[in-house]
Amino acid sequence: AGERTRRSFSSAAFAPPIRPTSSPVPPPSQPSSATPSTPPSSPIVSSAGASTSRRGERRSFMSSSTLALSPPVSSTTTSSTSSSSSTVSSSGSSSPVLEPEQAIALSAQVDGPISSQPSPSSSLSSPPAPSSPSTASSSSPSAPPTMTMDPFRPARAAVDPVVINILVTILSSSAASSPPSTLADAERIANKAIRKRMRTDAPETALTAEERRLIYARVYGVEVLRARLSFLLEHAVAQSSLVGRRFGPTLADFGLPMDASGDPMLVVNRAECLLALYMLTEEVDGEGRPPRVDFLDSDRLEVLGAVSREGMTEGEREALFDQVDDPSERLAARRSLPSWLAARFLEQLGKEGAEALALALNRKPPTTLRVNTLKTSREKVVQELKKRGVPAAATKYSPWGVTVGDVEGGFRVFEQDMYKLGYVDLINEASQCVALSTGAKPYDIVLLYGARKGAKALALGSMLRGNGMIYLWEPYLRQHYQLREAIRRGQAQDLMEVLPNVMAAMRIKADVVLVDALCSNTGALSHHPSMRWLKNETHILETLVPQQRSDLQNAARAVSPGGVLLYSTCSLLACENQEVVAWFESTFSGEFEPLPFDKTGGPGGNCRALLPHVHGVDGTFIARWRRKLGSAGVVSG
Ligand SMILES: C[S@@+](CC[C@H](N)C(=O)[O-])C[C@H]1O[C@@H](n2cnc3c(N)ncnc32)[C@H](O)[C@@H]1O
Repeated sequence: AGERTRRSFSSAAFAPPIRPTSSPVPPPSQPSSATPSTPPSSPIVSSAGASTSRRGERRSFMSSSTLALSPPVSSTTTSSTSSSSSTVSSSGSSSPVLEPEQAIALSAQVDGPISSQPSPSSSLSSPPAPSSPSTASSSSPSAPPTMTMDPFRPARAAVDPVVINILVTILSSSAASSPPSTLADAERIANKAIRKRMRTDAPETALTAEERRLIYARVYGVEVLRARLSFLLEHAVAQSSLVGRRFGPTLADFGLPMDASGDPMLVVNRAECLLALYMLTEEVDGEGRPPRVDFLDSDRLEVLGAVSREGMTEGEREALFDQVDDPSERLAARRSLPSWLAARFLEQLGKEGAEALALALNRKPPTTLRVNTLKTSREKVVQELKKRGVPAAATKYSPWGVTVGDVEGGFRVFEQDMYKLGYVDLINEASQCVALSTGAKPYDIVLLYGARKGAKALALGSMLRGNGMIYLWEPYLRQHYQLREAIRRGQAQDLMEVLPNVMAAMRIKADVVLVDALCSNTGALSHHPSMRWLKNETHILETLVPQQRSDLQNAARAVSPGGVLLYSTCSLLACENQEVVAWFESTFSGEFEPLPFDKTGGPGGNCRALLPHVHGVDGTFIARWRRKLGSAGVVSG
């Protein structure tokens, strides 16, 4: 396990002038042979685009947001992976990881039929229609935009100020110890600025696709590697005789100290230094040299040069981290994690496992689609994407999944006709596995506790094949708009109902209850470059864990005798996973018994962990139980 063959999506046609110092890590691409061919049966609706709603939800809400594929992080730290076959909790218990065959076995009974309904605008449905070139326009790689070259401001010069501006926004928010939402807001603002600039009609100011790719790569890279780069920066400044000679005590000119919140200039300095160090340690140009850094004065360049690729070898740079005595602080600096998280990874996985996990969390994940097998097949989606010039490959564990590779200008999922018509949905592979592990089947009554925007709801919907009922509970009302929109897009109005309050959820009597818990998201850190700096251990222990227990207890009331209860998180922390399971089992063993994932059973056999460094997917935990027949009703008492 662990060592896996990966196919590179990068193509010479899209080769960037600046490339990472190690090969980008494309998504796992081993095609699964797991998709069973099942005989056709009735799809949820009779034809794409036509839906009837008994609840009058047929309003046309089209999302205007776009999701652009960002390039993989340009990191020298992404070159190796190691494996571990289990995740060990702080209490010493181990949770077996999900093997491919097990995921496939879980899913074998639920893969949907291939619809015979043709679609007006796509070759995805059966029987296959000739491909329609007109549908390819939004995603096919276009010729590079013709740009009027301004001799005083060549294209590349436009990139660094934009990156520095974005980093300043992000760094100022975090330096001001603002609540998490503010930092997320900063990134949203930055994204909006990029989009606005891209869409401008003035060709001389519009960003090219290549510039945009570079901006995303650099913002992502600096944010993810912020602690590593800060360590190198502080080392370079501390060792420099020039700093002492020229700058005396004004180390702040280098963006130090770390919490330089008060002075906006210090934040700009810090952003510039971090970006320069990122470029000088993590990127090389076409000839294998670090790119030019145009935005720093020669003194600062000289200081940073000492720790750059030209100033020292990779081994010498790594040796700097070896000098940190405390193992958690060493891992935190080397792999750019908050110290508390590094300490927990070390405690749970040991040195090698924690190192491999941290490396995996520093890689930009692929965009993953779920194919709606009620309407088409995965093979057809892969073919259609390739026809449009979009690299695509089947996922390894989920029989529904397709990973989408890098494409010039980004792959805008929400603008694709195959997305708008409900042939594909955006949901990561591990979340697809969570839905599969419910074993939900036609005519089941299902409760999804924590529905958010409905991605797992739609996956469960395809497992029910249009028959049965899925009740959705989502406490955050602001998510309900997108939840209803997902239901509309999935043409599942007759299959799903959004519940008005938690009491209504607790009154349901369901065959399957999935608690998709609000959690630390530590398994999905790679999706959001700033997320690791927002996490707060005290908040996890004092707020999230008690909430997870009470959500599990509330949801358990809704399980019918003989029914299945599942608890899932996208956390890598034992306190949110194995320890919640231990609490539940010790409290409610009279009513619920573990439901193992394989026949061997045994302790922990009802728990599965998907791990980024082992499976190449988001970290995800799943536990499941069956409600005993004729149980006394303690949980519901
Ligand atoms: C992991 S997300 C769910 C993802 C969703 N199932 C999907 O497929 O996209 C967890 C969800 O649980 C909800 N949630 C559940 N219990 C909650 C609680 N007690 N407080 C706040 N949010 C809660 C959150 O609003 C959030 O939408």
